[in-house]
Parts: sequence; structure tokens; C-alpha cells
Amino acid sequence: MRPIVQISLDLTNIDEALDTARLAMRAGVDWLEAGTPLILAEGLHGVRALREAFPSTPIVADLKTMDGGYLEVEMMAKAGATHVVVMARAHEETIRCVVKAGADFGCKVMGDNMVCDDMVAGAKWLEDLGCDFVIHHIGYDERRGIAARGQRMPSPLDQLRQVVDAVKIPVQAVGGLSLEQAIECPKYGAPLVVLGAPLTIDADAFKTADGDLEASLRMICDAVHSQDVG
Ligand SMILES: O=C([C@H](O)CO)[C@H](O)[C@H](O)COP(=O)(O)O
Repeated sequence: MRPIVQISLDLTNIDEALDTARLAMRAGVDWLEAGTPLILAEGLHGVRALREAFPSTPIVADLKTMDGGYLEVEMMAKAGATHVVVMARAHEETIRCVVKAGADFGCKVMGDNMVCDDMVAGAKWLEDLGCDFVIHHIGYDERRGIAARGQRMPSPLDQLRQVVDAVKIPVQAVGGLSLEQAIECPKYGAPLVVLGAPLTIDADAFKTADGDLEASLRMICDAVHSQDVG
């Protein structure tokens, strides 16, 4: 399988999200993610704007559903999302509702194991409940809090191999990866490479990062796409 590159648009307005998305698509990015900050700032108008501008591109709506799963998926799908995100820490019934709504509205479901006590078991749980993908995720606050206390920051790579081995569905690793680490994800058997901070997004300001982003993204896309995931 050819690995997929997804860019997290963790931005706070539609214009900037569209500008960054245009540049990312020119560079060869495969999937767009309407990040949580974008959905909070712009609501589903953010997803709609991306769908209008990119009619055939997969769009992940990272709303991190915790409750009211059926309606949230229905709304995201009608706004143009092809992929939605439900949290493993949500109630089992919520995950089931999200999976049902995904089937009813033609959306793929990504289950996020962030803050599970046992992240490998969390990934398996998401697969057993019918999710199509696992997001193996070390959260933003967790990482920054631990770093601020001078301790070693946990990385999604620490357990990525175990998560990949525990499930049959595709896995993506998210949270604090360097560029080099993100490019390496297919070597762990994770075919979905997510690009966020610090390359594309300034994680302190939730703004597009400075520099020649298009050229950097093109280089990364080439490096990822040249790999093969069995
Ligand atoms: O989902 C995210 C987080 O929970 C804040 O909303 C971020 O998209 C995710 O943590 C991104 O991390 P980086 O890959 O380090 O940008």
C-alpha cells in the first residue's frame, strides 16, 4: 500500500486553512484534516469551505466526538467530511453510534486512543467496535505539561509497533512527532502520515508555520510516497 499524507489544519480561520490546504495539495498531500481548533473557530463552515474548494479530496473532521455520536457524524458528513474521529474514552454506546452513523452517511471512522490507560488495548477496543482506522495519539496538553516539568515527553512512536501489531486496521501516529519521525511512520507499519506542528503549524500560535512550506511539503510527500507498507 502506498502511504498517505494527511495535513492537520490546526488553524483558527477558514482563509488561512484554505491557503494552507491549496499549498499542501499542490505539494502532493493526499488528505486534509479540519483540525479541532478550526472546527471550534468556524464550526462546520470550515469543513464545508474545504469541501467546496476540494471536491474530491478526503477530509478528516477532527471533532473528537465524546457523546451524541450519531448526530455529530450526520452533521459532519453532510458538511463534506469523509472521515470522523471518535475517542476511545467515550462510552461504548457512543462509539457504536458513530460507527452506525458512519455506515449510514458514508463516512469512515477513525478511533482515537488518546489518554487510554492502556493505549494498545484502547486501539484493539476501537477496532472491535468497528472503527476503520486507529489514531494512536499523545495529546497536546499531556506532552506540553510533561515537557514543562522537565520530564521525558512520551512519543506516539514508543508504542506504535505494538499498536500496529495489535490491530488489522490502518494506524496513524499523532502528537509531537518531528518531521523525520513522521516520515518514518510507514516503517513501523503505519501507513497514514500526519503532518502538523512544527512543520506546518506553529503550535503556540495555531498559525501556519513560516518558511517555504510548499517546498518542504513536496519533499516530505515524495519521501513518504516512495515507501511501501505491506
Ligand atoms: O488533535 C490534536 C490535539 O488534540 C489538539 O487539538 C492535534 O491535532 C495533535 O495533537 C497534533 O499534534 P502535532 O502532530 O504535534 O501537531
